[in-house]
Amino acid sequence: METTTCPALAVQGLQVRAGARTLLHGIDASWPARGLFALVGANGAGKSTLLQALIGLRPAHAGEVRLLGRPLAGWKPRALAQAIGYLPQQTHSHWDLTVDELLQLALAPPSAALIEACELGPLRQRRLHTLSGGEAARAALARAIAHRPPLLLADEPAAHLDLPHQHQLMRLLRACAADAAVLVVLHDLHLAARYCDEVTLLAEGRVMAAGHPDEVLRSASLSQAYGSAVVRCDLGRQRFFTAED
Ligand SMILES: Nc1ncnc2c1ncn2[C@@H]1O[C@H](COP(=O)(O)OP(=O)(O)OP(=O)(O)O)[C@@H](O)[C@H]1O
Repeated sequence: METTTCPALAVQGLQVRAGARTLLHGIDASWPARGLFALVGANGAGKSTLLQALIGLRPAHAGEVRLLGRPLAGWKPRALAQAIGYLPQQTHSHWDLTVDELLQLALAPPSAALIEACELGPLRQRRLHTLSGGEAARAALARAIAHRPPLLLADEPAAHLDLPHQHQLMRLLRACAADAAVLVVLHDLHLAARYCDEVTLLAEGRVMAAGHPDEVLRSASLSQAYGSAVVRCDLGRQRFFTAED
């Protein structure tokens, strides 16, 4: 496989439209085969659209997407499903399955270690509609990564999690990133700075900055991207962010 020499995920000149509106304006970006990579930016910047376009859930109107060195159009659906783990922003199930039944839909049986890492043991017989948002998010994550895909794309996986579970999630994603490219949409810039190898900052459907978190997550570029003053506070090795009044 070309995974060691090519980027695992790459887009060139990627343009996505919805009707007359252009959502992504010719994005050039790539991510290597291993590592944890954040996609950040204001609401509506195009983060979900980019994730969806990367795996073919949104058609590209121009440009190219390559996964593991191969153009997206050249992938057979089964091989694509095996290569990708995708955790969408909304993980509602149409059927009121139990957690165990949901996990049976995974492409491989989740390991005992994964069940434990996601704290799903006591929840296995529970129906999805009875779970809290955070519990449901952990079940959805276990399903998405059970087959250990080389590419994992997760859209705001920390959104429903309490503080300790957010950090537990990021450690789990870091563990996945030891042998996969993990691209994750985050609104919490502290999590991006603390756990991610690289950050891509999107603004109005364009890449405003990409690279090491310390370089990308600067007050000036964040304020420009979010359209309001963002202040970064460095406390030792940790970076915290807040919005100015
Ligand atoms: N089908 C559509 N028709 C028209 N506009 C759309 C469509 N889908 C998305 N958009 C618009 O495209 C822009 C980017 O949406 P996207 O969901 O990618 O943003 P996002 O960065 O993920 O935002 P958020 O942080 O709020 O989840 C938004 O302004 C959204 O309203």
